[in-house]
Amino acid sequence: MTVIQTVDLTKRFGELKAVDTINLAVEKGEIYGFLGPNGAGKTTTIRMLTGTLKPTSGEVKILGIDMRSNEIEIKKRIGVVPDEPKIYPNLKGYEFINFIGDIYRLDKVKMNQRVEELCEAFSIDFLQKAVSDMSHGMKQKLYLVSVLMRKPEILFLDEPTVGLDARSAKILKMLLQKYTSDGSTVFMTTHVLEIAEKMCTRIGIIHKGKLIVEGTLSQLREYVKSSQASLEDVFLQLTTEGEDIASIVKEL
Ligand SMILES: Nc1ncnc2c1ncn2[C@@H]1O[C@H](COP(=O)(O)OP(=O)(O)OP(=O)(O)O)[C@@H](O)[C@H]1O
Repeated sequence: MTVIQTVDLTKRFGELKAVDTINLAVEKGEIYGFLGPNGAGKTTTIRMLTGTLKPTSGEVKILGIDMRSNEIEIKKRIGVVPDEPKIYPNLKGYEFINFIGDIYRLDKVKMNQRVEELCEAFSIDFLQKAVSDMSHGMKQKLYLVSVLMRKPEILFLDEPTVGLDARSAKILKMLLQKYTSDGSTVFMTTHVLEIAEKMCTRIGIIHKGKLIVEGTLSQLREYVKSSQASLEDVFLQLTTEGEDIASIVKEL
């Protein structure tokens, strides 16, 4: 079942085509890695897939539902972790969790049990703190809990491991794998190519707004005609247009 689908998805900002006629089809249970250099159009794409930004043209269907016809239904069933989560600074951690639980009308008993499990996994012992007194990593973890506790059918993550310590990043990776084996789907961006290489069932590379290649790692290797290439090799070959990085570094 295709759970994320776009048809000729395009976003213009003035003269700039930040996302240029992208066609995606992500199947249920996949961990899809969306990679690309800075400014390639990853966040803009995620924002259109999750209903926070209107496309200039093209279609978005999530869980078979057209974004234009039923955005609210989609938003209820997905979870989004942006690259810089915004949380009301005056709330305490547990107040934020309860606030989200109320919005989504979660069963309190089940929610508390799930929050407890997640807090244990991520070593969260700071729910009594005000958000304004939390570190970047703490806020990131708090936000993750508030999304994961809802068990959304699709999870969109923009740079999920930035700000997490090594242990939390490892737990998140394992949790996402468990989560998809239970039938959920993950769509994530990352600049950490080792993470994408290890975790993702398929990878799409976006460059200057265009999806330039898509597939499993071995399909990407075939594409660049190099059976031993790492994802980093493939990525750099496709996005640096023959630039010699070693000589750039030498000249610095
Ligand atoms: N609201 C906006 N108004 C104008 N231009 C924008 C806006 N949002 C993004 N852009 C531009 O669109 C392009 C794509 O940006 P986007 O944030 O999607 O890139 P990205 O792939 O997520 O990059 P990064 O890896 O650096 O986070 C960039 O050139 C950016 O400057």
